[in-house]
Amino acid sequence: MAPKVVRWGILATGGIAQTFTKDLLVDPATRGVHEIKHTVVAAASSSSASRAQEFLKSVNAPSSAVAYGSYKELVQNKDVDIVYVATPHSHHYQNVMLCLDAGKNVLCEKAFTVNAAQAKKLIETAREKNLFLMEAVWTRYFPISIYVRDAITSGRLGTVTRVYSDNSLAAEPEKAWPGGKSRMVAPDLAGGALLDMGIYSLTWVFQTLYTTQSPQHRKPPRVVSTMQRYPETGVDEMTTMLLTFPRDAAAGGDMHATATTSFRVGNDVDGAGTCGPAVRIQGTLGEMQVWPPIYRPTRTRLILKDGTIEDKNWPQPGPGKGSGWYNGFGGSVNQEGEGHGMFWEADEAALALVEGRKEGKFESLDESLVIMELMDEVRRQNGLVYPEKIETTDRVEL
Ligand SMILES: NC(=O)C1=CN([C@@H]2O[C@H](COP(=O)(O)OP(=O)(O)OC[C@H]3O[C@@H](n4cnc5c(N)ncnc54)[C@H](OP(=O)(O)O)[C@@H]3O)[C@@H](O)[C@H]2O)C=CC1
Ligand SMILES: O=C1OC[C@@H](O)[C@H](O)[C@H]1O
Repeated sequence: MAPKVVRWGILATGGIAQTFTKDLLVDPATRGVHEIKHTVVAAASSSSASRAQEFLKSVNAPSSAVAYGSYKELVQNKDVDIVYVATPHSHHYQNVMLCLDAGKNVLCEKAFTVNAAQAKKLIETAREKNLFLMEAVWTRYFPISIYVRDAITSGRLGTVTRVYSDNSLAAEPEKAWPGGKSRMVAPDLAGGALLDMGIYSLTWVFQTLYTTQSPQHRKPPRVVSTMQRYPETGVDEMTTMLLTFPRDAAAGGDMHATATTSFRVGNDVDGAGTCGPAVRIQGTLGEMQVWPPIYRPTRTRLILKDGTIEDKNWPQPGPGKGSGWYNGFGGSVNQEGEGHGMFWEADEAALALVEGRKEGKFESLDESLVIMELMDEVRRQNGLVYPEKIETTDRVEL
């Protein structure tokens, strides 16, 4: 059967929008996906149509793609099947609501929203309108994540009981984001380590200790946490969370996790993995290790008590020549011929549309909500509040 073509609209033209769209236009057949193809029919910039036009050119979009100077125009385009929302997290709630109101399916960048109340409202609205909605936690859709989850559900690790997970940058924030205006540290843009980087530490904890449980056995964790503030803007620059996932004694008892994140110190100081793994998943039969960066990991090691050591590398497939490794600092270049890896989540969203599913396969909307609730609680424990205009569930212009 001929692949079904899914038509994307791109909302915002910043760093990740560019990386995502380049990946989107890599032929899915190059990674063994034959049911769907992607095309870009429109892009919008909040600043000008010419910026959107430049964006479309820079990603090599089809010449028929339309450039808009406002997000409102984009969501009115009848040819758009699904919108990819790539604004800062402060804006996700308002932008996704705009799409849903216009009847559009949505793939929204992480962190899903600023708080759980916003996420809940988006989920309710998508369900009422029977639209597809997914948080774009791209890592969950990688083959490496599927392999790690399978090692758990198949019992290879025994009863999994503890996870350590860190996603940190080892940067100098004052030099990386001078003036405090960057979305990484600006309160108005929901800056801070927890929402930007900590979400990946939590992703590895959740996809190993929560997603792998059968839905009727999944229980939200308790959390105790501490935060250090970034002096210049007051958002968190380091957050440490201790989590307890309740589990019946007969199934192995409670599971524990440590999830950490920092802008200033990290688990990959040389960017070459010399510090060792940044995720360790421990079961009664052994340990699975994942090397940083854990948002785009390419290396695992399985160590079992029976003496097994299984090392694996997970390069992203191509061709992705020039697709542009973007790391949140303005970008650098990925391995020649590799894609970035954002196409896996795009494939999942497109497949869901074709199959009539309304959620992503590897992170339900309920799970996204549980994670938002957890991050709310961590912020509550540490008194981190963002400006009301980005915490509200009212419809406002930002
Ligand atoms: N999955 C991943 O690996 C990554 C995900 N992200 C996520 O993607 C989102 C965007 O991040 P990133 O692309 O790095 O951000 P950028 O700052 O590079 O781009 C954000 C874009 O959003 C639009 N925008 C609208 N309003 C504002 C505003 N008030 N201030 C700033 N930008 C605004 C702009 O596009 P325009 O002018 O066209 O409207 C801007 O270019 C974040 O939520 C982040 O967490 C980021 C990096 C990596
Ligand atoms: O999602 C992300 O992944 C890569 C990071 O460098 C970036 O800051 C973050 O937004």
